[in-house]
Amino acid sequence: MPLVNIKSEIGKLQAVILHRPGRELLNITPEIMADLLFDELPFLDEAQKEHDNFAEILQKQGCKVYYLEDLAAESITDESIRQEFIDTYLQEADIAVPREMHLLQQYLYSLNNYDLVLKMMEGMRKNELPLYNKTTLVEMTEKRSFFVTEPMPNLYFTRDPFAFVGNGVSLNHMWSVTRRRETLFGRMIFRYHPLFRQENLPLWYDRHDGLSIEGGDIIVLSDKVVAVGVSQRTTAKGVMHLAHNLLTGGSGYETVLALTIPKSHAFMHLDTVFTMVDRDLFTLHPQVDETLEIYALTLRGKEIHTDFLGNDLQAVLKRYLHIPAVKLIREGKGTVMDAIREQWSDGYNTLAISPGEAVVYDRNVYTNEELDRYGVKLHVLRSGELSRGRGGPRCMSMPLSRLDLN
Ligand SMILES: NC(=[NH2+])NCCC[C@H](N)C(=O)O
Repeated sequence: MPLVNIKSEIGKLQAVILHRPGRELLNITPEIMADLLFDELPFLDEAQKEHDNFAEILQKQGCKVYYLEDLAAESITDESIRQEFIDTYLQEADIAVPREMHLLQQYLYSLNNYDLVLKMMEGMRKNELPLYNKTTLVEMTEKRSFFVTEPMPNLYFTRDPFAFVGNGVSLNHMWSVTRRRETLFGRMIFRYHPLFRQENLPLWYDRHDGLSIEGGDIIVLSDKVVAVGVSQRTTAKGVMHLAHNLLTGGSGYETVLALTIPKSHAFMHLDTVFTMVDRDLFTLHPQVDETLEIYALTLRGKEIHTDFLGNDLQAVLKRYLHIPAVKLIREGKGTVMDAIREQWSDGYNTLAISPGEAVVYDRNVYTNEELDRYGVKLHVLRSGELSRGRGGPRCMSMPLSRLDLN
């Protein structure tokens, strides 16, 4: 089987990319928290324990776990790659003072490959930089700015910066400034890592392409159909570009379904309100009805053709997945209010590890009861700290390979 093989959301999970939350979480401060897309400050030690537990659950099911930080460090196989990595990182690091840039560059060059990658992820505080002192007006007046370059605390949501579809990858252009730099790690890995170098992975999107698109919006429904959210994070233009590359690029995909969802922080990506759990079973948050419109993008001749399909998702899924009936988990036996509370902590963000078997957070009691009632085998993850970053098991994983469904 090829290294990259994602032709569904539910085929038995064979290999996945995770990132163990690191010291970047210690660089979130109340002042910059909103810009970093966090609502609270997580407790790192506990977040790491919960995350290790997540990795263990996957490994016990026979899934190979790759860590983003290891892959990125292993991609640096010679000095010119190391230079390219550091240079690109510095160009994108938004450093105001040239001298700071120079000191950071020297510091990064002194690190081994693994520490280099971790440091890039973690961000650099001014007081950590050897020889740092304040000499310019910017440095003297910005008393409360602690960083030479800011951290990337959302990296543990590996779902978003890139997304494997079929035998290729969408290397995304992210919506927020804070997350846009994350895709550099993907770029280095897909170009230079010994595992990927030979593969010549087709790129269905590139990090500097047009408008934003994020992996949380990309749901691989089958080997012919991909659903993509038009959301806070993913623009309609981004979907059109991805659709063009997928449908004309020999991916084997025939239809991209575009689903409009509310543009809000709570609903940032399609996978916060809609996931696939089994061949005929999906979660779907009730509030999605307020904005849902479904469009099908297909190829006619050389042009992408767009059809409006209405807003009956059940009917659309039946038709495109060729199944007689579709069950939707909409809310637990609590009220809609409980569904809203649990959606905020990613109750709907299930990660299927094989058909009818999913990883979920422990805190979403009502949603989990409902999944259980539908016969889903649940692997329940402690979620006190991980959930503070506003992402669940699906967001925290990027499947690299799944067994094909028969
Ligand atoms: N696929 C997802 N739903 N990812 C959740 C990402 C959460 C992250 N704090 C962000 O706002 O980007």
